[in-house]
Amino acid sequence: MIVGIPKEIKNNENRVAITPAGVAALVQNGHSVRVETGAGLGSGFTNEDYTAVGAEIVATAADAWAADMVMKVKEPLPAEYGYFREGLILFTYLHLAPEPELTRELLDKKVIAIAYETIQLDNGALPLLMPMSEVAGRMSVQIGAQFLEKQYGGKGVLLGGVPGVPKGEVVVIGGGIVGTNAAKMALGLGANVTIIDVNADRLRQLDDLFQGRVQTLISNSFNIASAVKKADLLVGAVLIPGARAPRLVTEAMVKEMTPGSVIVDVAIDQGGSIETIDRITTHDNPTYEKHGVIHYAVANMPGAVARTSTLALTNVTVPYAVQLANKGYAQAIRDNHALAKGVNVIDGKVAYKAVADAHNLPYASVEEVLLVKN
Ligand SMILES: NC(=O)C1=CN([C@@H]2O[C@H](COP(=O)(O)OP(=O)(O)OC[C@H]3O[C@@H](n4cnc5c(N)ncnc54)[C@H](O)[C@@H]3O)[C@@H](O)[C@H]2O)C=CC1
Ligand SMILES: CC(=O)C(=O)O
Repeated sequence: MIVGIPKEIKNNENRVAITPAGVAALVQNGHSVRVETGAGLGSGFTNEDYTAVGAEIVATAADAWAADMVMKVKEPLPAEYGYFREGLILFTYLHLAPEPELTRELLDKKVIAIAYETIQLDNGALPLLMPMSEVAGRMSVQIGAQFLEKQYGGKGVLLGGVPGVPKGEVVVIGGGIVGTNAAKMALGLGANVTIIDVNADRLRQLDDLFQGRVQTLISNSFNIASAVKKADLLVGAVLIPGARAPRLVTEAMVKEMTPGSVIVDVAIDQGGSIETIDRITTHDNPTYEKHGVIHYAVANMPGAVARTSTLALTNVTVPYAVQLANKGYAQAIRDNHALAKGVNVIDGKVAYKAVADAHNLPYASVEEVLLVKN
């Protein structure tokens, strides 16, 4: 199989979908890898690093997209839709629930679109989302701490406080991978930390993990309103896999926050969990202010720490890419239940229920689609 690796084109997206180690794994399995020139530079990999392990460097994005399978990091942008064609395997983050136009393009062109973020193990874990959630969770607190500084428009609060002065209040909504990593960083800085989750068992685990050093709260609008009101830094970290993020923090709640507080809505890639977040921001222009509160809504946070992120992401994506390349998508999906859950669009049908529901489109299970094809 020919595997294509285009250069990422999203604002400040410095990650790349494959490292030289990943190329070596595919080449050892008999596949060809075409890497767009310069695709790895943002993560510290030169063209020569790739050719040394058997990749072909191609001059244009079109050359990289003219492959049997394209591996990317971020969802395709409109400038890339023209490369879609029937039978192309697209393996990348997709986040289709808030993206009707992209969903329609993938359906119309009959792309086999496999989303990293919905590949799911039987225990519920999302192994291809997890490393980027670890990165973004950790970043959320360092970013929030920075924007709390006066020169960035913040209220001038040091999250750890100092002896004799109250600590900063960090409130995290969603106690999964992002939330846990945000809490670790916030505790490390010495802040007071509250984690809100809808899953009481998860709150028990967090209470054990942090040995009672975090305040856990069950998710309901009363608890969210009272926690948000006192937050210096609010981190949005909820997820219902594949679905649009639930809007848990209302505009009225944001109005109750003190001026100069900061919201980092990590869940923006699934549409955002805060009512006053009405746009996706970029690393170039990451914040805007509403009701005196700084809003940060960058959908590709890990792109800023690209070396770490590319290594962490490709550690987990490449083994699945090798399965897809070795067996072809149909057999790979039949053999691997977790991979099957990654299929969002196939043969012009939406094969992920939460995505179909988000767009009011009919749903067909991947098993049904593959059965018809046989
Ligand atoms: N902006 C960015 O650059 C990045 C964004 N993300 C996004 O961050 C979000 C969170 O990801 P993970 O932590 O990996 O997900 P996760 O599945 O590990 O955790 C989500 C948590 O949200 C909780 N939750 C669901 N509904 C809730 C509700 N109504 N109230 C309170 N909690 C609720 C779940 O019980 C779960 O514990 C996802 O949208 C993910 O795609 C991840 C990495 C980078
Ligand atoms: C998960 C995601 O959206 C990212 O890493 O950019």
